[in-house]
Amino acid sequence: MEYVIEMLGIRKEFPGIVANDNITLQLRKGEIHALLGENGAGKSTLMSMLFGMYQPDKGQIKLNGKEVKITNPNVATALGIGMVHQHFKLVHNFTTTENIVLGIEPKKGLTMDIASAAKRVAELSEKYGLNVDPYAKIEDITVGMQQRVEIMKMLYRDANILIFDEPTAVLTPQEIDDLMEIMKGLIKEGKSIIIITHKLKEIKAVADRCSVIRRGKYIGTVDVKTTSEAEMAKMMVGRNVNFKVDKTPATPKETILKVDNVSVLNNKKVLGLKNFNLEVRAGEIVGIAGVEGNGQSELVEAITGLRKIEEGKVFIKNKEITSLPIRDRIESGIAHIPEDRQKRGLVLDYTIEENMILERFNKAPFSKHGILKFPVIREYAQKIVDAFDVRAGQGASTPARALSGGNQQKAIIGREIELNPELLIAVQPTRGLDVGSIEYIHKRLVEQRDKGKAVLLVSLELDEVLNVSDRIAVVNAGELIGIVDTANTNENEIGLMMAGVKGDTTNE
Ligand SMILES: Nc1ncnc2c1ncn2[C@@H]1O[C@H](COP(=O)(O)OP(=O)(O)OP(=O)(O)O)[C@@H](O)[C@H]1O
Repeated sequence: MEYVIEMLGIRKEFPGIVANDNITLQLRKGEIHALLGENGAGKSTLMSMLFGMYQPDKGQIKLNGKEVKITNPNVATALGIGMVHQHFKLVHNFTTTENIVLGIEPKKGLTMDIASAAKRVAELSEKYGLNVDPYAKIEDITVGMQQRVEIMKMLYRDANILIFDEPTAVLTPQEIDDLMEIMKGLIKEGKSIIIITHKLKEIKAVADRCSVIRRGKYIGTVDVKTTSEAEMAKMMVGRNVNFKVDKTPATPKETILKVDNVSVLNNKKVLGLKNFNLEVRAGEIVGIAGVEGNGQSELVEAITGLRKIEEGKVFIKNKEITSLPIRDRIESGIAHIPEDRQKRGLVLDYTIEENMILERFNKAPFSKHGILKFPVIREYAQKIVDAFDVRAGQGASTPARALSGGNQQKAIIGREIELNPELLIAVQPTRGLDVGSIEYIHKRLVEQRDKGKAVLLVSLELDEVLNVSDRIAVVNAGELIGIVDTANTNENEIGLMMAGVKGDTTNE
């Protein structure tokens, strides 16, 4: 039998949109199969049907050649299908083992036999090189390790078909390399894998074949070895994609943001940012490069008002904002594309319209004498939806929750840029976006710069920082290691600085 899974002629409709229209996906035993498509193309929907969370309106799913009806996730689990979701489903004050066995706890008499469960977890961890500590609490382990707990949940239930929904979006570069190795190990043990990812480099690194869908339709399946990244990108978006950012040299003007000797405490109540100095001028993009957790979040939170400043001062256009509340900082001209789009970016139960005016609903032109002016709000939101290509079944009146992850991100970016800020802080702005959307967002950041705005870009993707920024500030352990002109540096130098080696700071 060649295929372990076949999804044939699958159709799924949501209000106002056909999310999957006659889609085919065939998974060979022992392969890593990438599923590629633009934001909102229908990838998660397709996988949700394979995992029994939705039912197809039409089409057939076959497991080892036999048709199956996967009516809910328990059925999927019983059939040996497991899924690691984009947002993990772990109980934070439970141990790894307690999470792994949740719902199928082994019993000794009437009590839970956690020791035998922990033993099995340790065995599986050893076998697949996962390194999971059976007794560690979820809240004490890294995101990468939490993901391994999710993988372990599948293995503990003897899953043979493993679905990964954008697994690398939340990982550091090192964790990504480790995950790739883990996946290869899983294949060696006879598992078959479907991976959703927007990163063509990753597809090239691990996948055997790649199926592409565009706007809910099946485009084709290719052999990864013999297909270039550019070819896959073209299949996905239907046009050639420019991976390099076109921009002229910056012509910076007056200083917009000044961070002067700022120190803040991190969540562990130790200094997360130490005597930090940074200036971002009108008409330039300054990128912050660093390994995750080296002070980037603390810096952004100190500027936006989400974290108290212990020492030092922050200025916007010479006006001190060190102790101003968040709302006043927005008034001073700061816009912020936050790291976590679901927690800080959007209210998921609100429509796109409501989300687009979150910070300004009580102001003209959106309200008058305390009454909201819906036609004005609708028109404003629709303008952002159109300009930023936010794909939503019911236009601007779609609830944010019904948007695909990438489209949620595009909506936030649109909202913040539309504020026409003096300083735009973009934290991981293209996380989870397809290559076509990344190209577009990068263009918009450069456009802001060319309009004379100051842009602060924080990204864990070194390629992105190098591609988009005019100057790069490198952080390590909460300290500024140095600032370099992008034109005079390279990946190696930045890499060394990220590891704490002081670089050339003459152009600071
Ligand atoms: N529960 C739902 N209700 C209404 N519309 C939905 C629902 N789930 C998905 N959609 C819509 O179906 C389309 C496909 O969404 P899906 O999440 O499958 O895309 P995706 O390819 O996974 O995108 P991304 O890469 O951005 O995560 C989108 O237009 C989305 O808005």
